[in-house]
Amino acid sequence: MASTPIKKLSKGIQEVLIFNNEEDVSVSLAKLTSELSEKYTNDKGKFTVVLSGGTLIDSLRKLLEAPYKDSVNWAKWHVFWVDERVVPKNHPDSNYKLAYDGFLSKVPIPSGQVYAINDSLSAEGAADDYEACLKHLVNTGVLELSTTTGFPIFDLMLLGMGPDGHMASLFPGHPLCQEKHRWVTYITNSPKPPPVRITFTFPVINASANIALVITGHGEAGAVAKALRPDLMPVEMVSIGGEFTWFLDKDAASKLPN
Ligand SMILES: O=C1O[C@H](COP(=O)(O)O)[C@@H](O)[C@H](O)[C@H]1O
Repeated sequence: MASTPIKKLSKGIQEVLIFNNEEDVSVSLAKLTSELSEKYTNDKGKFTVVLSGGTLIDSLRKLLEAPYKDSVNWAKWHVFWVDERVVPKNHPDSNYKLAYDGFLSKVPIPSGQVYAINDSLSAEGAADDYEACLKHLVNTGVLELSTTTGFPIFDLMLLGMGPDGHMASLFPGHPLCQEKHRWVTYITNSPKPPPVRITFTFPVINASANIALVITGHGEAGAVAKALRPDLMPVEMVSIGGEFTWFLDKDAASKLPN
């Protein structure tokens, strides 16, 4: 049974659907995912899906129930991770383990179409290896490149957001948020444990054909309000060709993050 949002907002080209509870989010997410699966499978013979870790995996549970469990063409799915902790695949912190235990082990996606990181490598090595894997999949026709940006296009990214506003392993204010060239990069000082991770970069996230950002619970409410605040303050609307410099004293700057 489909669930109806209690409210719809828009922020630029983004649509924001607000549901009564997490159960309704999960129902609606399953419907959207199965519809996109059918569309891409019919159009292109495959469906490339990117998972995150965290609470997202539990929110996918309705896909494991009727009618989706038997109607989705799981054999056409190719599964990737937007970020991964550089730990063994059987470690409790592994995003692969989370997804395998909670979702992937319960649906018949061919194991050769589930692209986990090489957990025997360093963070840098695992990021290089995962990027090479994606480039190989471009060569074999599983992934396509954007003709405008040259980055790979995934059909659907299923993403979450942490209470601090991080998505994938891209943390607010971290230099990795500015990466413009790499497809996959790594972090060894993640503010959220575990510290060593790999992550897709923003150009790859931005090249995605569809993104479902799934956020549930009170913990993320502050970050959601900040991300979706309706109006820019006038000072944020200034856009000049030359330099625009803010002069603040320490008191005025006291609520900025370090
Ligand atoms: O560390 C991570 O956190 C984010 C958010 O997780 P959530 O439990 O607050 O939903 C997750 O999207 C990311 O994949 C993961 O590595």
